[in-house]
Amino acid sequence: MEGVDHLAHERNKSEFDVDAMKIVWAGSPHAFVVSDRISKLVASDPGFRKDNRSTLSRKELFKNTLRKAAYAWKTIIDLHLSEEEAAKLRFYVDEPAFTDVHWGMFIPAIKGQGTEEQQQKWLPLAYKMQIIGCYAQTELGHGSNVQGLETTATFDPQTDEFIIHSPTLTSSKWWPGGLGKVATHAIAYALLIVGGREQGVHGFIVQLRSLEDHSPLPGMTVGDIGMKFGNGAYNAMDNGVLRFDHVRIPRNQMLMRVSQVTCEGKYKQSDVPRQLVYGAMLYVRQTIVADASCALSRAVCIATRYSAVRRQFGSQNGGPETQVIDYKTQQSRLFPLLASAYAFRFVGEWLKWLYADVTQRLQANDFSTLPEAHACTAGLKSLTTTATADGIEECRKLCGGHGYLCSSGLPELFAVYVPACTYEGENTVLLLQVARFLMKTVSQLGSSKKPVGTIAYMTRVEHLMQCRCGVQRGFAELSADLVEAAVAHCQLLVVSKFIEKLQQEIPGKGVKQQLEVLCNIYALFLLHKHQGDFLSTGCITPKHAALANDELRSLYSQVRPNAIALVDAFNYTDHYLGSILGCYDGNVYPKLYEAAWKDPLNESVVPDGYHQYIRPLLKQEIRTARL
Ligand SMILES: CCCCCCCC/C=C\CCCCCCCCCCCCC/C=C/C(=O)SCCNC(=O)CCNC(=O)[C@H](O)C(C)(C)COP(=O)(O)OP(=O)(O)OC[C@H]1O[C@@H](n2cnc3c(N)ncnc32)[C@H](O)[C@@H]1OP(=O)(O)O
Ligand SMILES: Cc1cc2nc3c(=O)[nH]c(=O)nc-3n(C[C@H](O)[C@H](O)[C@H](O)COP(=O)(O)OP(=O)(O)OC[C@H]3O[C@@H](n4cnc5c(N)ncnc54)[C@H](O)[C@@H]3O)c2cc1C
Repeated sequence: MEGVDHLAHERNKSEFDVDAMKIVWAGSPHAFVVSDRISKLVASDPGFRKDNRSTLSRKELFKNTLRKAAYAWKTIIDLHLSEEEAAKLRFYVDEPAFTDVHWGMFIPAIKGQGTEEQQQKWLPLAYKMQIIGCYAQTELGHGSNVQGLETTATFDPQTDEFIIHSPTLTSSKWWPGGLGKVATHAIAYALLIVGGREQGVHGFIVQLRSLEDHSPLPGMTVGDIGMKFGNGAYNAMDNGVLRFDHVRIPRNQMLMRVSQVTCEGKYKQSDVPRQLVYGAMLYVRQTIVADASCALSRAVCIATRYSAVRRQFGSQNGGPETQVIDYKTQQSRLFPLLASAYAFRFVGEWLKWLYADVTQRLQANDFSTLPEAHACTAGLKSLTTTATADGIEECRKLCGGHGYLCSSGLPELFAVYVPACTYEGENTVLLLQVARFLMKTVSQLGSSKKPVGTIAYMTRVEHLMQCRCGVQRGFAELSADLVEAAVAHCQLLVVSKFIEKLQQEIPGKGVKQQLEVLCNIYALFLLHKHQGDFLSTGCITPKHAALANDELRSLYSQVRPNAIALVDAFNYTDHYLGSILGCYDGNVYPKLYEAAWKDPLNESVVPDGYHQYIRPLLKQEIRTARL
């Protein structure tokens, strides 16, 4: 039945303009055109094939990723792709690689923490990929506690150099992506020591490998840290270990926008806040929030299409069985995830705006919104990655047994995605940062400093005014509860940004109505999930809770006929989805059957090892067998 659209009847049911929704999802007509063109370019190019990934050994996978990265770079140059197009190319190639950390962390760190002079020297090299950088912050002994890093950078005024050294095993850099086998340079974070005094952790540009033959420079011990969770595509990334043995670098390779060391050995701090040392993390956390909607929507697209194809039970008079998407239980698990994907999309868009705004202000030496930007990026990174990782796993379960097959695309998606809950700030640690920000705000309520922006609502909450004194006391003791408060604050942000989105003009037949339904599902699902908290604090009555639940059921029924169209609006190619269960035409069973025969185990009918291990068992010859 090649060429037949098995989901056509579902698509015909939809009540809104899918093409208009595609533009809302992409962010603008221009963004849609770019995204659509690049996704097709990648899907049609055999150089970007990824369906054989799960059968490759680590070494083959890694080498293949090197090839893809070089091929992608050649494509970018040959086709004169813009920065926006190149980023889309990376997105649709869909393979973690050293290039992510080079573009996503190394370059932003130099831009945010380097002086003009340093930027002029290093950025052109990095932009042309004449040097490849990584971000070497985390150590074997410390990741979350950045101030606890043990690597030292001691200034030697005699030679005008820093001596970078790893004094202990636990000071070994451990985890940086790209470090293991590829990076030629690193932004290495180390405890600065000037004139015998410790001055806190700072970033340094350190060359790691020869630009001629790639061998590690003297004093560097460097390698890969080994296989990671799930045996999947994240093993294409060479997360690395690095030890420094009194490595000398010139003084001008300390990133000196925030603070400087003079040739006389004087430590000076600029007017800019020290927290700018954490600037690269602010940037990446914001991109991670934007990416969460992509990963979640991908899983939801697979689970929704498959739920419309899959039938179990309910045949009447020999007719077809019920599509599993029609079961209310399936809907109550799937549709809140669909709503979350849209909600995260819009809060991600808003966060991008917030980040651009704070960056502009920082450049003009206005640091007033930095704490809020930190709280928003940290909190939303934590909330969206936790929900997305859980959501991908839920989608796998929603696909029953077939969801466990690699060809469903869901196991690999989960394995690649789940470290987002840990990297760029462990999610609980980040929520504690939000809690700290909230408590600081509460303690200032009633003073002349009025909360503005995302915390302006606090003045309207009577209860907070009453508990403002003493909130800084007992923080550690109450931290588990404070983390819940931080989550609630972030959920409020997501809901309010969804509502703000709906206040804008949204063209296209029925598009706004669909988004309203999804927004209501998102908000009411949260209320339903946390109704205990709402009831115990008297924010709602049991009657409200029951009404909310009734309303949710009605909203699920409204989504049902539009479900396939709502996931079509993501505009994902079959190449990008990488899932037989989620394929556009819904022709799942023949494709699953065909794919099974391509597994290396099926290359021979009688398996390797039969004569050695199976036959001796069957023939009762196990005692004499050579095992
Ligand atoms: C094969 C295909 C190839 C295709 C190629 C094509 C070419 C490519 C072309 C284009 C491609 C583009 C691609 C881009 C991709 C981009 C994606 C990027 C992916 C990245 C992958 C991720 C890899 C992972 C990296 C990492 O994990 S790096 C390490 C991250 N580490 C952490 O996050 C550590 C967490 N810990 C902390 O952040 C802090 O230590 C802390 C928990 C905040 C505690 O800090 P500390 O100072 O000890 O304590 P406090 O006293 O609590 O804070 C002091 C003060 O500072 C404020 N603060 C803290 N953090 C910040 C901050 N970030 N910003 C601002 N302010 C901050 C805090 O609030 C306190 O303030 P107050 O004193 O005022 O309260
Ligand atoms: C795939 C991947 C890629 C990475 N890439 C890079 C990279 O490119 N560069 C780089 O520098 N690093 C990288 N990292 C490291 C990453 O940033 C750290 O692992 C992360 O910041 C968490 O730190 P940790 O491992 O020290 O966790 P820990 O802090 O040891 O966390 C362990 C547990 O302790 C809890 N905990 C810690 N502190 C507190 C606290 N104060 N209060 C309450 N609970 C606490 C946490 O919640 C967690 O449950 C990467 C990590 C991964 C997994």
